[in-house]
Amino acid sequence: DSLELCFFCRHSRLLLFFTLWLGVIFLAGFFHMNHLRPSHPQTNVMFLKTHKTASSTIMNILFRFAEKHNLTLALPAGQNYHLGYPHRFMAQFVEGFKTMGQSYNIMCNHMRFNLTEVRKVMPNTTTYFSILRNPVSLMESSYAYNKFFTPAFRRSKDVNEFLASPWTYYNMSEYTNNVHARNYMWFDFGYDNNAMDTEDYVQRVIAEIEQAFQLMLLTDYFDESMVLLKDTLGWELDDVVYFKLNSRSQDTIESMTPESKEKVKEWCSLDWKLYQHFNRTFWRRIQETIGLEKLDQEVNLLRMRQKELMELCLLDPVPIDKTKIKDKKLQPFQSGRANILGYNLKEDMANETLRTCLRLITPELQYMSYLYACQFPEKKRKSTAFSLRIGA
Ligand SMILES: Nc1ncnc2c1ncn2[C@@H]1O[C@H](COP(=O)(O)OS(=O)(=O)O)[C@@H](OP(=O)(O)O)[C@H]1O
Repeated sequence: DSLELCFFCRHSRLLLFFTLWLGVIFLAGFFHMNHLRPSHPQTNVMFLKTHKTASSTIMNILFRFAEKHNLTLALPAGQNYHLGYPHRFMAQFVEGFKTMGQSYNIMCNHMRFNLTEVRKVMPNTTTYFSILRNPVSLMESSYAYNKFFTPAFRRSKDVNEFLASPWTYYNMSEYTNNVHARNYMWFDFGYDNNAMDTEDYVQRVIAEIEQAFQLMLLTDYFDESMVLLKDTLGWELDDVVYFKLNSRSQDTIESMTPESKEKVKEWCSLDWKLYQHFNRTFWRRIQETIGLEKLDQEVNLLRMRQKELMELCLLDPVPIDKTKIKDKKLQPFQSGRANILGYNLKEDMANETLRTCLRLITPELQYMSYLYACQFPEKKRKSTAFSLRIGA
């Protein structure tokens, strides 16, 4: 009998251990899946708007979210359209900073990042994120957009000629006028885009950026980025649905030779290393959080919702040339050789649909000017060529 009892004891103990072990695995899985997703939608957000990285599309997402939740934006003061770029950001570049202090919710205009000063404006609970693009396609985009502004670009015939011998056209003494031509992202993050590329320096900068930013998105995987953003901020799918803004007509996209593509990795080696690092961490994060299978499902849901909205809102199924935009107030800002595309809305939409659709296609300058007027009705409106009425 006592032998039987002992046998039972040993097995019941085993059973107990087994049950506990299963419980631990279950809880670990549960916390793993919910690792990133906060229980409430985050409303304090700082987005470093890097150049030519699809950042205007993200800005539109943030503007719509700000309106939906009646949030306060840290907008550029006075008639400015950016937060002091290319100077390093200072808190006083934000409209109302002296009286409003840290009571802003969203900051997303172009700036050259400066964490100490940003912290004076944004609450301590703020989530910081930004976006990086493959430096090869970024260079081509920047060349077209800044062709007549950047001295290094002005002096060369096209992007291939420039990259064949960049030092012929690039003059270090023209410093900030040339930032669009070399390590553009490195500069936007607040660092010296002409710095010597040494292992120690690069690792130190990457560690600093990693410390300041909780999330780094990739232009090249934009929809995957939107899923990760939604999860990190605890937002809804509809909050990150978008129409592509600031895209170019096919005829203003230059084809780069294989040599040019390779050259960018050397000429912009700081950006190349930055991009490579955050490309690795992006996919690691996906694996550690939602996983590839769920990511695919959510990307599909996002694309389906985007298609649905495009059919509801747009006259044409693709972005169109500026000359074809019927409402001139909805023309995007044009620059350099780039022919920046826009949209026409369908006619006779119901009021609520019109409100939604109009916001999705409103170019950044017009949208910002509108929000500035809403937030500071007593101040002089920002003088965009087109002042838009997209109000209630
Ligand atoms: N959703 C999405 N996915 C991928 N790429 C996208 C997306 N939205 C915009 N874009 C491309 O981003 C480029 C414009 O970037 P920005 O809006 O950051 O430009 S700007 O610095 O504010 O002028 C511009 O790139 P280029 O067309 O190569 O110039 C846009 O086409």
